[in-house]
Amino acid sequence: MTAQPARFGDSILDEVILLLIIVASIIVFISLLTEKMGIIGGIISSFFKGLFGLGGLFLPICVIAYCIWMLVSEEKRYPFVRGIGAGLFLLTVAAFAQVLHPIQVAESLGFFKRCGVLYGAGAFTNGGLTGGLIGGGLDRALDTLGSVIVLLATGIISIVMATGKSFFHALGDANAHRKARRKVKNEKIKNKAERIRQQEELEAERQAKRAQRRRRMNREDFNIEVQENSSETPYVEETVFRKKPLILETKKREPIFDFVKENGAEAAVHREEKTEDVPKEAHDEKAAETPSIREAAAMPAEDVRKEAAEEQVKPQATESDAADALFAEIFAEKPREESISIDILPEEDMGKTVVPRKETSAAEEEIPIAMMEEETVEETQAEEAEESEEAAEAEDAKPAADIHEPRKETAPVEEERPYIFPPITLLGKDPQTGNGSNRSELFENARKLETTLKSFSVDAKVIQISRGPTVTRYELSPSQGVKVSKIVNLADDIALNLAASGIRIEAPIPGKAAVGIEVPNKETQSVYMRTLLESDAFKQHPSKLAFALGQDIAGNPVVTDIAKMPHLLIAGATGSGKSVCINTLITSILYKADPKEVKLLLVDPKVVELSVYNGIPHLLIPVVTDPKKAASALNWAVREMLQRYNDFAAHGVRDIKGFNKLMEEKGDEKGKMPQIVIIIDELADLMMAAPGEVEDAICRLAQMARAAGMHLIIATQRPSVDVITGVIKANIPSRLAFAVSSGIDSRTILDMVGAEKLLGKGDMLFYPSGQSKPSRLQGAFVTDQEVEAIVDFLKKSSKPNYTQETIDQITAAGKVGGAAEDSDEFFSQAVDLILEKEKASVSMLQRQFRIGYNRAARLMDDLEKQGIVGPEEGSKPRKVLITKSEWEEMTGAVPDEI
Ligand SMILES: Nc1ncnc2c1ncn2[C@@H]1O[C@H](COP(=O)(O)OP(=O)(O)OP(=O)(O)O)[C@@H](O)[C@H]1O
Repeated sequence: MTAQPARFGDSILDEVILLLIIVASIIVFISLLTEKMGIIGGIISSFFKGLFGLGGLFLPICVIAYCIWMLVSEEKRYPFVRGIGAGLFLLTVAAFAQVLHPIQVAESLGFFKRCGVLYGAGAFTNGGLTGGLIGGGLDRALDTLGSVIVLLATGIISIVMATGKSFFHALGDANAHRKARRKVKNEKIKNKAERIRQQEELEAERQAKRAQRRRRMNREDFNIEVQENSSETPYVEETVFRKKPLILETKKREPIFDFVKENGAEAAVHREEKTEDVPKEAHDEKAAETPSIREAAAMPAEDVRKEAAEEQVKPQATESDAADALFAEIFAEKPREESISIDILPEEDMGKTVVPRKETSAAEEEIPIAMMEEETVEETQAEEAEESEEAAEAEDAKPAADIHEPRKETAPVEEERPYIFPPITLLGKDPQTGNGSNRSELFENARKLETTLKSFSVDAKVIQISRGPTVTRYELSPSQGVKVSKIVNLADDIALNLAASGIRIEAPIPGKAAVGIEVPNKETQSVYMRTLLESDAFKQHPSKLAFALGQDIAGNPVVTDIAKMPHLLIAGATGSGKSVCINTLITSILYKADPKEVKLLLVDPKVVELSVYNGIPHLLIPVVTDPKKAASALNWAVREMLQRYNDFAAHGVRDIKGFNKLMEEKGDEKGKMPQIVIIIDELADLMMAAPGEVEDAICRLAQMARAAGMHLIIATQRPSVDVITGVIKANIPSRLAFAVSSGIDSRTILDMVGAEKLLGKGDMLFYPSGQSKPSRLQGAFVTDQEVEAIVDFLKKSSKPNYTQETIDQITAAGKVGGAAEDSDEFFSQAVDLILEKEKASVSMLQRQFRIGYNRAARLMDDLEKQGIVGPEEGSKPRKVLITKSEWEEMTGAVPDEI
C-alpha cells in the first residue's frame, strides 16, 4: 500500500492560508466595488482594474470559489488544471472587454508606453493591461468577429477546465432538466384540470340537489312549474288526461293534483261546515254568557258548531257580521279556554294563540307569537280530514275521484269564506321603554353644535330638536349671510365634535328655513308594526293599499298609499332591511284589505324570503320562486293589464275606480276588479335570468298599470345600472333607499347622495313621486315569527284563492314547448281519424291531411306523448291505446282555455 502524497489543502495550515486568501479576495472585491476601503482600497482597486479591467472584478470571485472548493472538496481532483482554467477565464473576460470596448492607444507609442496607457485607462468597461494586450492583439489579427469566436471558445474551455464539467453533458443536463420541469408543469396542469373537473362535478351535484329541493318546495307550495324540457308531458295534458291510467306517468304533476285535491276536500269540508251568517253580537253574547259551553265541552266539535248555527241564523246579517261570526266560530275558543279541555276540542289550541276581539290581559297578549308555531296546520288538516270523510274516502286509494271534478268546480268562488282580518295581538306590542331620550344630553349636543360651527365662523342657532327612533335631528337656523354649503362642508367636523359615527345634513329642510343635522342616537329603538297598525293614520287611511312604512324623524307614524306611488323601487345593501320592509308592506295589506279587494303576486327568486306567504288568501298564485317563471308571471301581469284596459273601454270607464264603482252600481259585487300588487324581492336575479323580457314587462307595467290598479314593488340589493336600468328607473317614480355602501349606489337609487350615510336596520330614505326631497324614516319591524303567526292564522281561517286560470296561463306562457294539442291544428282531427280507423301511421296522417312527413311525424309523437297511440313497431302501424268513448270522456274534462 503506497502512501498518498500530501495535497495542498489537507493540513490545517493550508486551510488557514486558504481562509486568508478568501479574506484578502473579499477585501479586493469590496475595494473594487466601493470607495469605502480607504487608501489601501483605492490602491487595490486601481491596481486590479489597471491590470485586468473587467476581469479584475472576476478575479476575487474566482479565487474565493477556488479556495472554497479546495476547502470542501474531498477529492480535490486536478487543482492545477482548475486554477489554470480560472486564470484563463479571467484573461478571456478581460480580452472580451477590450474587443467590445477597446482602449484607443496610438500605434506610434512604444510597447511600454502602450502598457502604461492601457494600465492607466483600466476600468470595468475595458480589459485593462492584460485585456488590452490580448484583446488588442486578437483584434488586429482576426478582427472583431474572429476575436469574439476565439474568445467564446476560450471562455467555454476555461469554464470546462475550472469546473471539471463537460460542456456537452451540461447542455444535455440542461435539456433533461427542462424536460423534467415541463413534465412537472404538465403534471401540475393535469392535477389542476382534475381538481376543476371534480369541483365541477361537485357543483353540478349540488345544483341538482338544489334544483330537486326547489322542485320539492314548489310541489309543496303548489307552485307552478315551467316546463324546461319540451319532451316532458305538459301540465295541461295531465289535467286533461289525468283520469286515464295510461297517463299516470304524469304523477310528477302532483302539485296541481294536490291543489285540486285540497280544494276539493276543502269544498267538502266547507259544504258541510257552512253555516248561515252569524251576527257578531249574538255570537259574542253567546261566547260570553252561555253556560252551555261547559256542556258543549263534552260534545264533539261539529255538534257544537251545528248548535250554534241553528240558534243564530239571521237573514239580515251583513257580511262583516258574518266574518266576525266566522272568526268567532273558528277562533273564539278563548273564552272557552278555562272550561274546555284540549282533549275534547282540539281546536282549543288555536284559541290560545289567536285572541278574539275581546280584551285580554297583557300577559295573554304576549303569548301568541311564541306559542303559535307547533300546534298548527297538521291539527287543522287532521280535523278537516276527519270532517270530510267522504271526500277522504275518494282520496284514499287514488286521487282519481277528485281529479275528475272539472276545474271550475274546484274554483274557490262558491266556497269562499268571508275574510277574517288577523287579530292585532299576533303582533308584538311595543314595551314602551321610552326612547332613551335624555334632555340634558340633547341640549348639550345642541350647544356643542353651535360652538363647533362658531369655531368655523358659522353663526347658527339650534331652533328645534326632534328625537326619532334611530336619529335625532337638530334644526339649525343660520344667521344672515351664512352660506348653507359652508355648513354642509363641515359635516365631518361636526361628527367629530359630537363623537357621532356619521351625520347627515339636510340643507335646507323642505318647507323650513332651517338646516337639519341628523345625528345617530346612541340607543336605537325598533318601530313596532303593531304601533303603526293601531295608529289612526293607518286605521283611518282610506286606501286599501295603505302601507305602514315606519316613523319619521319626529317619531310620527308614516303611512303611505301604494296606489299613489304607484310603483316603488326598494334598494339597499344586503342586511339593510329590504325584506323586513316588504314584510311590513304585505302585513299592512293583510290587515287592511280583503283578498277580494287586493291581490298579491309575489316573486321571490331568493326562495326563502316570501315563500312563507304561500297559502294566504290574497295570493293570486303561489309565490313564484323560479326566475324563469317570474318572467312569465310578469308577462301574465302585462296581459292582465291590457285585458283590464279592454274591460274599461267596453264599459266606458277610465280606470279601476270607475269600473268598480260601475259594478257596485250594477250590484255586481263579483264583477269588481281587485287591485294587484306585484312584489319582486330581488330584481337582480330576474335580470340575470331574462334581462330583456323582465325589463320589458316591468316597463310596460310601470307605464300603464296604475289605472288598471296594478302596482309594482321591486326590491334589489344591487343598485347598479345593469339591474336598475335607466328605463326601469325612469318608469318607477317612487324610491325607497336603505343603507348602501357608496354615494354612487345612492345616486343610482335616489339620483342624489345620502343613502350611504344611513345606519342600516330599517333606516331609510323615502322618496315618493312628487316629493322634492327624500325624507328619513325608521322602517317598521316585523319579525319572522310574527309573519308566520299571521300567515298561520290566515291559512286556518281562509283558504288560498289561487286562480287556476292564472296558474294555467302562467304555466302555459312559461312552457318551452307548449301544449301538444296547441302545437298542431290537426291534432284533434288526427285523434278522431286514428280512433275511427283504429290504427295509426305517419303516412296515413300525411295522406289524410296533406301534410309533409316531418309534420305528420311530429303529430304522431304528440299523439304518443298523450298516450293515444303506442310506440313505433317497425313497419307495423302503431297500436291505438284508447277507445272513442274514452277519448270523449277525456275531452269532457278539457278546460275552456285549451
Ligand atoms: N325596521 C327594522 N328595525 C329593526 N331592525 C331591522 C329593521 N329592518 C331590518 N332589521 C334588521 O336587519 C336584519 C336584516 O334585514 P333584512 O333581512 O330585511 O335585510 P335585507 O336588506 O333584506 O337583506 P338581504 O338582501 O340580505 O336579504 C334583520 O334581521 C333585522 O335584524
